[in-house]
Amino acid sequence: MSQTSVRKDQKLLLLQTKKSKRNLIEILMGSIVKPMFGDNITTIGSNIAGLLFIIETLRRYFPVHLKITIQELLVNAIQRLPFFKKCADKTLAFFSPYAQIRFREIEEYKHNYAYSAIKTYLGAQVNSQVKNFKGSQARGRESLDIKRDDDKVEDEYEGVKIWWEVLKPTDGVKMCRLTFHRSNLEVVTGSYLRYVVEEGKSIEEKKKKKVKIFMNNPSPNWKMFTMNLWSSIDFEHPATFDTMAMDPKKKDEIMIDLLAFRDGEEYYKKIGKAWKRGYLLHGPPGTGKSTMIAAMANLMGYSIYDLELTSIENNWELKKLLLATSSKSIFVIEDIDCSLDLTGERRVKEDHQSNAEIKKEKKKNAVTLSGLLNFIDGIWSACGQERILVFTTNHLGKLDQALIRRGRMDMHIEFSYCRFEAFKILAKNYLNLDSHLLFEKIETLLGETNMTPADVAENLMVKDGESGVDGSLKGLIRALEQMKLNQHSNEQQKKIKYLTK
Ligand SMILES: Nc1ncnc2c1ncn2[C@@H]1O[C@H](COP(=O)(O)OP(=O)(O)OP(=O)(O)O)[C@@H](O)[C@H]1O
Ligand SMILES: [Mg+2]
Repeated sequence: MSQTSVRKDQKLLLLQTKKSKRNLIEILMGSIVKPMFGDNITTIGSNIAGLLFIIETLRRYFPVHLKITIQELLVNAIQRLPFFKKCADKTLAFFSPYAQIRFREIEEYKHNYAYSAIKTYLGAQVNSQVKNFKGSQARGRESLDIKRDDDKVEDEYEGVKIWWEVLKPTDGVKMCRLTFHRSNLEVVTGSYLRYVVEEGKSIEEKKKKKVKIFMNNPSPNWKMFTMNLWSSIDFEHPATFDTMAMDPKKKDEIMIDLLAFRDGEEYYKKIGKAWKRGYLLHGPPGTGKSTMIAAMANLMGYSIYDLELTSIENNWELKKLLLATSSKSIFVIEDIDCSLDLTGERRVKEDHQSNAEIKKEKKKNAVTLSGLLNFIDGIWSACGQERILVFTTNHLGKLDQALIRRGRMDMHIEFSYCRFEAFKILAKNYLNLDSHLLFEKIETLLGETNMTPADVAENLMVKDGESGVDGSLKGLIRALEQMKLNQHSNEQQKKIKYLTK
């Protein structure tokens, strides 16, 4: 058979199919629809015919999307004639460029876990545009849980707009619906929904999990099998990033860094790096380093492992302790410059020993810097789960370069004396003050002195003489003026000493 005759046959078949469809419509109109609906049927019939024409045309251009057959549509249309308007709505929805996905709380008689994660995610979508919130408090908790309370939430993901709607329950089953443009089907059903569910679950997890602080037990106690390597208590430090008195820009930078780390599993996998991050907090005593660790733990919902290096005998014990930590935790070594030195206890021991014995003992017992670094790099890189490492020091200059090199300590955060920006946060925390006539004077004095946030906070709490806000601020001014005087006389004395040398 030649190619032209095949094509002719195909055309003929197509014409016949069209003819038979048209015949079928005429038969249905004449035999079923007309007798049922009388004279007005001509108008309705022509409407249906018009509709079918559109469907047929679209079907030819979008054969995959419109799998439904003409016959099925016709039967559908006829069945729904009394509800023609409803049918028109459905038809419009059918041709709309938007698609929808429904999530019911109960699906096929089973609880749908994605539903609650989505609801949690939607409740957490809070920004400055949101007007409706709802508050609740769980038993035994002091803090109120404030959530967004909107039936409609607009979301954006990788430039794609998504509309969520919490629907009225049907048959007692709660549900929500998401609408998106069909062209974004892949993004929405792929990464976006996975992101929403995971994010919702992680918010739920964080709420469930109580943050704890672990402290290592002295190693001689490990032999008693009732005693674990770490002892823990609930961590209830009230510090948050809001209450941290420091430069707001620096604060934002740290927060963004932490949150990017928390959500960075894919990124760390992609670049082939262990999912861990090191922060070195340095600055004078009382500037907020320990408070920052508490704020970090509260922000991330991570437990703290506070390692006291001086109660560990050797590298082997250190390794055991590191292996016994869990993921999603902050591993802390405070005053790292002092901790890595030999402890006071060991020095006492050494006083009664010969030099050779001391050397031998040191070799056997000492927790070495290289040991610490190797374990942190090695063990934690092998675990594959997220961990944060925080070292603090008052003397950055004393630290070994190996300890603070980039890649090990990813972010160096300097804590300094209290300046005006930090003071404003303390004034808000302690006195609920946004501004005051005395602020200008305090700003000048803070620029001329080196008072730590801890001392400023203490002075704001002192209430001698005049009571209330004025009393606190005046007390601080007196303390700052005294400090300025002391600083000045110290400098004078130094000058005199230098000149008389
Ligand atoms: N930046 C700050 N923001 C808020 N409060 C602070 C800040 N710095 C200090 N404080 C207050 O002072 C107290 C002491 O601060 P913190 O223990 O955090 O200092 P630190 O830098 O860890 O000191 P050290 O080096 O002696 O360990 C805290 O309990 C806190 O109330
Ligand atoms: Mg501290």
